Parts: sequence; C-alpha cells; structure tokens
Amino acid sequence: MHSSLKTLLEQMRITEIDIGSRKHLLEFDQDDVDALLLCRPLVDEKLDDIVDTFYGIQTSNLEIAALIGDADTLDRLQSAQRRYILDLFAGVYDLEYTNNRLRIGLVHKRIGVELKLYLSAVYLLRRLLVSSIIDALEDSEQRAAALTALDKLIYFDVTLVFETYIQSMLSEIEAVKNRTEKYARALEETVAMRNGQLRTDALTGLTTRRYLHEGLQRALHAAQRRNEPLSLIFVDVDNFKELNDLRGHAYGDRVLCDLGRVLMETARGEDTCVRYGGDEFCVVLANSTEEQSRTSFCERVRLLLAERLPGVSISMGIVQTGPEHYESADVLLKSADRRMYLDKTDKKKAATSPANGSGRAKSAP
Ligand SMILES: Nc1nc2c(ncn2[C@@H]2O[C@H](COP(=O)(O)OP(=O)(O)OP(=O)(O)O)[C@@H](O)[C@H]2O)c(=O)[nH]1
Repeated sequence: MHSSLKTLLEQMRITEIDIGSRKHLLEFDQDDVDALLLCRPLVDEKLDDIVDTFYGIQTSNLEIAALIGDADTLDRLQSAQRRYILDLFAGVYDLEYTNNRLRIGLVHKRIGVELKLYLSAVYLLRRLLVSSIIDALEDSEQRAAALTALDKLIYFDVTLVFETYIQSMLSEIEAVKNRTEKYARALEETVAMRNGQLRTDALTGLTTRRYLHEGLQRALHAAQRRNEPLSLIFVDVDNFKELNDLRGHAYGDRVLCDLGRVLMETARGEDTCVRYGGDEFCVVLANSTEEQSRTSFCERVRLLLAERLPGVSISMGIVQTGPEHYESADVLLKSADRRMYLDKTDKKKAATSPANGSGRAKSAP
C-alpha cells in the first residue's frame, strides 16, 4: 500500500483487526458481502443515472452548489462518486477500502462540508441506491438482504467519516493550543525582558526609581548590621526645562547621560546611583557621613560636571542616617528632597540678591 495511505490509517489507529471488529459490531458478515455482490451488475447498469440524479439534486441546493464551485470540481466529484458506488458493491471491504473512506471524510472536512450536508448526501445516495435495488431485484428475500447489507456498509462508512471529522477537529484544537502556548511564552519573555529593562533606565543606564526603595532598604539593613552611617543624596539639574527649550531635547538627554555617568564614576561599588525621574537623581552612599558625602562625593561631582558640562549646575540635598539611630527609607527620601529644594531656592535667592553682585553660581548643599 502507498505510504501516505498507510499514514492516514495509522493516524486514526485503524488496523485490520479493528476493521474486523467494526464489521462484527454491525453484524456485517459474508452473507452481506454476497448480497451486495449480487447487486453489482444492476448498479453497473444504472451507475450514470444514479450519479447524474444525485448531483442534479445536490447542485439544486445553493449551499451545496457554492461548495462544489466549478464544473471541473463537479466532474471530479462525479468520478469519485462512481468509484465509491462501485466500491460499495465490489465485495472487498479491507484496509484500502477503509482508507478511501477516511480520505473522503478528510477531504470533505477540509473543504468545509458540514456534517449535516455530508449526512444529507449520504441519505440521498442511499435513497437512490435503495430504489434502484428495489426496482431491479424481484426476489423479496434477496432484496431485503441487499438493503440490510447496504445499510450496514453505509453505517460502517459514515462512522469512519465521523471519526475523520473528529480527528481533524482535534488536530485544529491542538494547533490552536500550540499557537496559544507559543504566544503565551513569547509574552512572558517580553514581560521578563521589559522588567529587566525597567530595572535599568534606558537613557542613563542607572537603576530606575522602581528599584531605589529596594536598594535603599538593602543599604539600610547593611548599615545597621555594621553600625555604619549612610547618606542619601538627592540631585536635580537647575533650570533643566529652560535648557531643553533653549538647546533642544537631544542636548537635554546628553546632559542627563553625562550627569548619570559622573555620578557613577564618583560613586563606589557599594553605592547605588538611581535616576529618580526626569532631571532628578538619587545616590545612596554606604558608610558615609553627611560631611564625607559633601566633601568627597558632592564636590567631586561638581568638579567633573563643570569640566564636562560647563554652564550646567545642579542642586543637591544630603541626609545622613545612623550609626546611632536609623530613619526609614521614606523619611530619608523626603528629607533629602527637601534639602535639595532648599539648596535650589538658596541659589535662586542668591542669584537675584543685589548684595551678591553676580549671585552664587554654585552652592554647597
Ligand atoms: N531632554 C529630556 N528632558 C526631560 C526628560 N525627562 C524629563 N525632561 C524634562 O525635564 C524638565 C524638568 O523640568 P522641571 O521639573 O520644571 O525642572 P527645572 O526646569 O529643572 O526647574 P528647577 O528644578 O526649578 O531648576 C521638564 O521640562 C521635562 O519635560 C528626558 O528624559 N530628557
């Protein structure tokens, strides 16, 4: 047998033993085979009439006519129908016969023939065959035997077609399930990737605000364990909006990147530099008092910034906690922000104060 035919039977797990058991369930035996064989000559004779009448009725239904489509398809269907009718009365109902029924079922399912249409076609063909047999066979016993055998064989065939429909639907469900699982996996990967990106700010490469709390909390626990002071610094670019407006957004981005780099270069490995949002940054300095932070960290940052971004100034607010008493992360953030704001307003006041002449360009936080 052709290998692809084998595959279809294998897919449906239909073996010779299975075919035997199906026939047994339908009480289809040698008497039925003989009764059908007896009808073979009369069916041969009326074959064209039966097929023509069948398709005449079928194509008068608009839904079925639309499914058939064109004259070539109709020709092919008529040939297949002829072969099927001859098969019904050929007396051989083996693996190949079964496979042909499976193939017919699969083709009908694939082209979208609904089961109700398929069953109505089976009913019509049976009706035409039955009336031909009744017309041709005069012996009532022979007639009854042939009609019973035909019914059994049609049940045998219809069961196979039903199974191909079910099998095909199961394959479709499996394919949809696989596609959905693949989509879900891709979605999970995207979310995981996005979460990873959120940990790092895309523009500056610094830790994002979302993880500031986590970093600050961890630093506070470490400081408490070691009895060390810890400082939090809030940094904000002065007049950044104006800078954006005057020199363009791209330059504004460069300022933020350079400031981020300066903070990173000045901080040590155990410190955490965070882009808090917009032009605001936070730095958690481990084992550092307010004074040490001011003199070593903040001063160095200002010097580097003056070298790299002349004319850009920043305001900073420092707050220390520990080693005697430790404030919570929230309190520290609020205090550092407030001090940064004071630094900024002090500078603004100094700049507008006539007593200071040109004003204070930079202030110590
Ligand atoms: N170029 C650039 N601008 C940003 C980015 N994020 C926020 N901004 C802008 O940063 C500006 C921040 O302005 P404000 O909060 O008013 O602060 P400011 O102009 O620095 O004023 P002061 O804080 O009082 O000195 C806003 O105009 C935002 O549109 C960014 O990623 N790139």
